[in-house]
Amino acid sequence: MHYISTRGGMAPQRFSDILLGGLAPDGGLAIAESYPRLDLAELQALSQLDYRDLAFAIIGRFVDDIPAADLKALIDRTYTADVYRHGRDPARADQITPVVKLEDGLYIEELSNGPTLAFKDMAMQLLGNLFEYVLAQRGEAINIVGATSGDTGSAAEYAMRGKHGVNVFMLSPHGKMSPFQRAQMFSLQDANIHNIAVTGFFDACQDMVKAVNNDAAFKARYKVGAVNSINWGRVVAQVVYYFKGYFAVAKTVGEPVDFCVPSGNFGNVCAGHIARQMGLPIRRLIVATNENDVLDEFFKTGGYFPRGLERTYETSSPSMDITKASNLERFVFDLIGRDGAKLAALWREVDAGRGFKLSDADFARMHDEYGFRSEKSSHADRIASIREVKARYGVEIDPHTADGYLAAKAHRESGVTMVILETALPAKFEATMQEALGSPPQRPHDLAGLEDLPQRFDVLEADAEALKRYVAGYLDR
Ligand SMILES: Cc1ncc(COP(=O)(O)O)c(C=O)c1O
Ligand SMILES: N[C@@H](CCOP(=O)(O)O)C(=O)O
Repeated sequence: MHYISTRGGMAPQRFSDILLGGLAPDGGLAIAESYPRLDLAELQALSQLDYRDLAFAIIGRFVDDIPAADLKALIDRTYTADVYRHGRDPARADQITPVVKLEDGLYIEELSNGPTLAFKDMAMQLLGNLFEYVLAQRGEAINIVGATSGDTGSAAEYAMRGKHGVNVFMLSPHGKMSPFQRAQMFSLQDANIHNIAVTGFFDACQDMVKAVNNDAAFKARYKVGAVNSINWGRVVAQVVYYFKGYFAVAKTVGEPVDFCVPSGNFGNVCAGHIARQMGLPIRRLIVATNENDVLDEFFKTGGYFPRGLERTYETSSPSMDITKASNLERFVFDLIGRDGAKLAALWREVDAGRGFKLSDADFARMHDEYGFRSEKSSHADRIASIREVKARYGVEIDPHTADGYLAAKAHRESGVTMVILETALPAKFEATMQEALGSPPQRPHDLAGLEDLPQRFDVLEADAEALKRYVAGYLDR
């Protein structure tokens, strides 16, 4: 399996190279040269596997430069009941992503049972182990420069803390994460973890990360790598749980199932798109947004117009406060026939602060051929959804999953099973849960008093040159 760039300017590379490489040298995103296709008999065989074997069967199709036995060992070490132990039913922890039935035909797939209580742990724990393995094989080190709106940061830091040959420089929007998210990251005292609070939103942080990656000399000198869903390794690990969720709810392998995905940077639902391209019988992929509804606008009008600072809002599903969705680039690459030059032209418009509108034919194909739909939520919707799910089903969901619930309700069709992906646990968003339900959410015992721990972080302006000075200043010491 080889990987190319969405913008057409990268010689084909192997998995381990793009794992360490982050952004492609032409500013695009690495993507598989083609998607492996599974037939019904293969799907039926996969439906019998546990999470670890399924992950090996799926990820193994994308990774052919790590010996199979080593890849299997890394996957087996990652997906254990001990790592993913924070779910509603501890007896089902070994399922890794258990599903909860709300009612006939409506399910939640738990993806947030890992160490930092968000779906990011699903891929990030594996990424940490893959980095360690590949770096040791090559005798190299890596300096990760990442951006977070609240969950990628902690997931990456928990996965990389103390890892030999790895430094993490993580940018987050100053003052905009929940107190729990902030404490999860800023309380880490490991020498290889560096938290940088940026004055701005997540989009500014991600732009800084991309600017650093686009400086080839800096990137080479300081061995810069990525943990955001820029990194293909993140996305491919997320493909697995679509298969697992599908097999858990489908009465027969082959029947169509819809997935509803709380979305921001488009990494999660991009993984669903890839699972669908591989032949998993997903009928619709429903993209749920909050008030930062640039993706909802895209799927309803075909116009992709990322917003500036003045039209980005601080919401009660803060991890989705994103208006420039990095991974949309991978989907649009597929949609427009994998034409790198055409994609590069579209993204020149995006990078210039303008945007683009799809042709009528591509807009129609996005719905008819690729099955995308979308919906957006407000704060009031979110609160109402949290209350409704608790009252009707006795289940507590976090504000992001609540955005998914509203979108799922809007697009549900009788006779088709719907799976809502749970992207975080309520414990991370205490104030909103308190407002909705009148009591604070439960939190795991090992995270009691998290906000009282001493915190360590630096503040930077949203300026890529300042970030380069910061990183170089530390690494050149
Ligand atoms: C809790 C939560 N929900 C949803 C999202 C959106 O996921 P994606 O960026 O993959 O679209 C994020 C962050 O990205 C998140 O942290
Ligand atoms: N919501 C994310 C934003 C970054 O997304 P990623 O999947 O590209 O890492 C976060 O919590 O940081």
